[in-house]
Amino acid sequence: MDICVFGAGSLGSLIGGLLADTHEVTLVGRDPHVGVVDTKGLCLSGAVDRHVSPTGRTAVPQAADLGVVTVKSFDTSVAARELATADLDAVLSLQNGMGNEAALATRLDSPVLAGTCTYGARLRDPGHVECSGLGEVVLGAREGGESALADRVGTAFDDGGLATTVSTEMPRRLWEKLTVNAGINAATALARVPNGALTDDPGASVTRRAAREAARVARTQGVSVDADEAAKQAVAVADATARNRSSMLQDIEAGRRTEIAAINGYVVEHASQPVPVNETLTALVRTWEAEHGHLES
Ligand SMILES: NC(=O)C1=CN([C@@H]2O[C@H](COP(=O)(O)OP(=O)(O)OC[C@H]3O[C@@H](n4cnc5c(N)ncnc54)[C@H](OP(=O)(O)O)[C@@H]3O)[C@@H](O)[C@H]2O)C=CC1
Ligand SMILES: CC(C)(CO)C(=O)C(=O)O
Repeated sequence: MDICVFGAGSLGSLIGGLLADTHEVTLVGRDPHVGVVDTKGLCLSGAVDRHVSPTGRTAVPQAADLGVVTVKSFDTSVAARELATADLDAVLSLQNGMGNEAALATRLDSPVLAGTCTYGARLRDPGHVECSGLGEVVLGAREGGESALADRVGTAFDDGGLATTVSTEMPRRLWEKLTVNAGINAATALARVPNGALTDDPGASVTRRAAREAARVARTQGVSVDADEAAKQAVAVADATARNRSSMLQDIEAGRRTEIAAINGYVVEHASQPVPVNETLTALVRTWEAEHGHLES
């Protein structure tokens, strides 16, 4: 399969690198990273030890069988505009946050698959990405149901050695991931703590309440997510990733714009009843962003 990974930073470079021994992979990202990849190859380290040779470019190729989108959620619309110039048989988002697939589908003619990813990745140097944890990819039709296309992409990912599950219930899967991120990311970012700090009160109380609120909003959107189960799952993931610094904590520590709008902000935007914990977390992260020049958020 000819695969174009669009947004080859941390996660995109890891996923593209893992697939590069089995498929024709092009990483579209920024120099110097993609330039080094193109000339010297890509080194995978951490939980995976491998050197692979995908193509590296700064612009989308003319055509590919599959476009995999791994830009941050706030770059999805721009990514869609660039991907629209390519002839793609299918597009798959592996991004966190909600709304990415819809943003892609409204701008692209290609069918858009939804996906979640729990592999951990960190770009260490140009040409070098660290796998900070093995996980799995779950993918499927973005509105749920059976999909021959999803089956084909799932088989290609399986063949490439990625732990992959094809799901007929992607709306629920995406919301379940959102309830976890709503419970963990902003709280760890604001408190400057690793995920494990949220396994006991007082932190766990914030995590549970934010996840419950997100689950209730999911139900108003017609997606059946149990609030109590979501609360338990968010704390369980915080425990399972106790040593992780969440992606939002990493963004804040690096002074980067965060994905708050697609996580807690999305919960607030789609709530028909007050969601005070998500409102507070969103406002505080946005306060930090405003102080650090990310006013566009
Ligand atoms: N890292 C991880 O372990 C995981 C990440 N995720 C999710 O995956 C997504 C990506 O995360 P992550 O890989 O960490 O983020 P990164 O910022 O490391 O990677 C995104 C890359 O895309 C580049 N990019 C953005 N727009 C363009 C463009 N138009 N053309 C070329 N390159 C572009 C960015 O460059 P620039 O910054 O210069 O714009 C950046 O290098 C997020 O939604 C994240 O939440 C999910 C699971 C795990
Ligand atoms: C699950 C969690 C919170 C793991 O750190 C994550 O997805 C993230 O950091 O964005």
